[in-house]
Amino acid sequence: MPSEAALSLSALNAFYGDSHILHDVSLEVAPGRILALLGRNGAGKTTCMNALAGLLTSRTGRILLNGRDISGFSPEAICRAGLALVPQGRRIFRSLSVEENLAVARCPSPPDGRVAWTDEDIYGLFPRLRERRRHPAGLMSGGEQQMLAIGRALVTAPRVLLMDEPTEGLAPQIVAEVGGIVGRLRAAGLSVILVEQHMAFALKLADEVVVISTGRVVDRAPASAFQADPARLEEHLGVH
Ligand SMILES: Nc1ncnc2c1ncn2[C@@H]1O[C@H](COP(=O)(O)OP(=O)(O)OP(=O)(O)O)[C@@H](O)[C@H]1O
Repeated sequence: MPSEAALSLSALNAFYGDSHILHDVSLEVAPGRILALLGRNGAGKTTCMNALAGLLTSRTGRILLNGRDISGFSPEAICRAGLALVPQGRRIFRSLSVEENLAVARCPSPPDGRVAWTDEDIYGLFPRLRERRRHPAGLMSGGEQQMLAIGRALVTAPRVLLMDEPTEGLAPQIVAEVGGIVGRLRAAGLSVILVEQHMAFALKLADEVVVISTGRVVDRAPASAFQADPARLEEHLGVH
C-alpha cells in the first residue's frame, strides 16, 4: 500500500449513549482501491460509516483524508473535504426531482483542485437518470433511486466514497449494474469503502477486506485471500 492512504482511520471508538459499539477500529484505503467492510448484522458497519461521515459525534479516534486530519469536522466539512457517504436506505429527497436532488447536494467550487461531476457526467454514468430527471425521485424504482444516491454523492466531488449496502433490495441485474459502476469509479481514481451483505459481490469488487465482529476488527486481508479460502469468512460471518 502506498505510504499516503486516501483515507486512514485509527483507533475509532464509537458509542450510542452508554453502549460502546466500536472498539479501536482501524483501517485504511489506498487511492483508487476498494475496501470491503464485512460483518454480520449488528457488527457495527453502519456505525463505522456514520462515524467517518461525521454523523455520529460520540466517537474518538483519528481520521486522515489524504493526510489531512478531519477527525473533528462537521458532516458538511467532511463532505467538502472530499469524503462522501452513499447512505444505507439511499435517503434521497423523495418529493424532489432527480435534478433537484443533484442541485441540492452539489459542491459548487470544490477545493484542492478537485473536479466536480456535472449533471451531464452523472447522466453519462446513469442514462436512466437523464430520462427521469424531472420525475419525483420517490416514484422511481429502487435501482434508479440507488443510482441517484450515488450521483448525489459524486456531485460533491469526492476523493473517497463510503457506500453502505448499495445493493440492498435490488434485483440481480441491477446489482450487477451497480457493480459495474463501482468498478468505473475506481478506474476514475476514486477510493471506495463498501459495506455489503452480498459476499460474492463484495469479494469480486474489492481489493482489500476488513471483517468486523461485535465492533472489533477480527480479520483483514486482500480479497483474493478470502476468495481462495471461503472458510475464512464463514468463521466470522456464518456465510455459505
Ligand atoms: N441509534 C442507535 N442507538 C443505539 N444502538 C444502536 C443504534 N444504531 C445501531 N445500534 C446498535 O449498534 C450495533 C451496531 O449496529 P450497526 O447498524 O452499525 O451494525 P451493522 O453492522 O451496520 O448491521 P446491519 O447489517 O444490520 O446494518 C448494533 O448492536 C445495533 O443494535
